[in-house]
Amino acid sequence: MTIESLRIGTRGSPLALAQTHMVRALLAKAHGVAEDHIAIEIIKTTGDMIQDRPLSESGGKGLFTKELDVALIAGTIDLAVHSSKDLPTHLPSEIVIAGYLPREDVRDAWIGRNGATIDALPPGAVVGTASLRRAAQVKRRRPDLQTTLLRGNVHTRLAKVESGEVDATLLALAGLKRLGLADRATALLPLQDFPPAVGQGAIGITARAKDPKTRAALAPILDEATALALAAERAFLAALDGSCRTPIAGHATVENGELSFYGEVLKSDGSEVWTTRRKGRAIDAAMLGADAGNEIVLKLPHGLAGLM
Ligand SMILES: NCc1[nH]cc(CCC(=O)O)c1CC(=O)O
Repeated sequence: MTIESLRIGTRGSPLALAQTHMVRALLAKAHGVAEDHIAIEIIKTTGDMIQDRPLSESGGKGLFTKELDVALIAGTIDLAVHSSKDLPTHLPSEIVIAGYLPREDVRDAWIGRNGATIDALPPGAVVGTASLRRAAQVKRRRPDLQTTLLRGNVHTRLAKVESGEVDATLLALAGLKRLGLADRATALLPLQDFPPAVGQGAIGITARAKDPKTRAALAPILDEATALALAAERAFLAALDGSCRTPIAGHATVENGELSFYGEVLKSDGSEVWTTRRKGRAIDAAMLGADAGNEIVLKLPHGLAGLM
């Protein structure tokens, strides 16, 4: 295999394509080849086709990844680029997360109509989001606001704020930046009140487990600190059963071999929150995250089922 025979698989959304072009540019630079010598294969996923209901109600796991997994296993692509946030807790045994690009800013951006902040919105104002976590975090700060389902890609969601369909929305700053839309954020939400989804801001790359050549080709563009942070966050999510029907936030940072983790689970209406923190050696990332998740499971009055 030469680097020029690598085929990258991706979803076709503008964000997915922007992220895939970042990966391709980094690979081309690391290996000294022209970008257009690395092929990009666009693959439609089930998640791209469901637009009218929350994905949390659409049953299956890996709605944004299944078709890419199939193409990887079949060998029509060699790697796939994902928002880590959309990667399910469990992957098919033939596939691994080869690693992550260095992480972007993990914060949520607030997009308020005419610049209104969350504190300035009048009671009853409508915040649109498809994320149970964001809806619960908004309700926790402002129980008097309404939340409504808002799906579609980033451009669609921004347009719905502009047209007045909703008064505000929240989007990952990372996604806005990659689309050149960071100036559409009217505020950045503080991490203390709006800790991010597990994996937010990190671009993950999957590959076949038994494809050492592709994994070696990827090695120079991957970031170890991000991989350790994500190991903690994903272990936290797995301990909580990885449910996307539960509002969950988890965020780890790694500095000088030390990992700090914060996680929370909320009631959907924001009326209760269970939190946990860990600090420890980064090499123990997965254990720290799992331990934090198990602590929350034990704290929940009726277990995980009680939250749904
Ligand atoms: N579920 C959609 C999704 N998946 C990843 C991102 C943002 C990019 C990232 O977190 O790296 C988004 C959009 C959003 O939440 O605003």
